[in-house]
Parts: sequence; structure tokens; C-alpha cells
Amino acid sequence: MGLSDRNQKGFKRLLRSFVFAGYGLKHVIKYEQNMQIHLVCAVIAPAMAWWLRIPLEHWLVLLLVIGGMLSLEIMNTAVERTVDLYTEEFHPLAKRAKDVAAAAVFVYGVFAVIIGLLIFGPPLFTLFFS
Ligand SMILES: Nc1ncnc2c1ncn2[C@@H]1O[C@H](COP(=O)(O)OP(=O)(O)OP(=O)(O)O)[C@@H](O)[C@H]1O
Repeated sequence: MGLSDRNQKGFKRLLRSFVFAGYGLKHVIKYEQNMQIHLVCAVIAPAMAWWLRIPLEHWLVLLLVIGGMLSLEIMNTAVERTVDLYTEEFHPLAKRAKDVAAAAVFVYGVFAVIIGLLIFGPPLFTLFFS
């Protein structure tokens, strides 16, 4: 399906958007090392949550943080590809755009780690030291 199908409506268009999102997801997983690292964490964290039997409200926060982290990494890749489309030569604004997008991932990552410590710290402490 090409760009001319943009005016399509209904279920077919919805299905089409899922298929394209799938292409995007496959690309990021295949080529972005950071995404692969995030995915490993996205498997380990729920496994730990299950093991430690954390409460439902902590599950909700955890899932929100994992979804946010993965989505932000995907958006970061979109920014990188868009910048590369504009120029593969060195350009200070290209650097600025990529570094700012990377900073967004970094800031979220720092808060994700803090939330992870707050969620997993107390039950781990109880498990090992009491
Ligand atoms: N066209 C460009 N002009 C100037 N600086 C750039 C350009 N492309 C990338 N950079 C900068 O070079 C550094 C490394 O970028 P590189 O392309 O290796 O990784 P990335 O595309 O930013 O991220 P990733 O490795 O996750 O794909 C970053 O500081 C980035 O901002």
C-alpha cells in the first residue's frame, strides 16, 4: 500500500496503521542496541515483580514506566532517522536534535531507576535482611 491510500477510512486503515507500527517496532528492536537493553529490563522487572509479589498499585506504576521507557526509545530512534534523512554530514543542529532526544530518554531512564529502587528496594530488603 502506498501514500495514495492515506485517504482510506475504517477498519482496513486501522489494520494498515498496526502493520506499519509493527514495521517500526521491528526496525527499532533489530537495529537499536539501547532498545534491546530496555527490552531485557522490560522482561526482568515484571519477573521480579511477580517473584516479590508486589501490590497492584506498584504493578500499575511499573507497567507505566516500562511502556514509557520503550515508547521514548522508539521516539528517539524516529528523531535520529529524521535527522539522518536531512543530513548525514556533520551539522551542529543535527547534533543538537539527536542529543536533546537522547537526553529525553536519559532523564526518563533516571526516574525509571529511582522508581524501580522504590518499588523493589523494600521487598528485597525484607527478603534478604529480615
Ligand atoms: N549529522 C550529524 N551531525 C552532527 N552530529 C551528529 C550527527 N549525527 C550524529 N551526531 C552526534 O554524534 C554522536 C553519536 O551519534 P551516533 O549517530 O553514533 O549515534 P546516535 O545516532 O545519536 O544514536 P544511536 O547510536 O543510539 O543510534 C551524538 O552526539 C550525535 O548527536
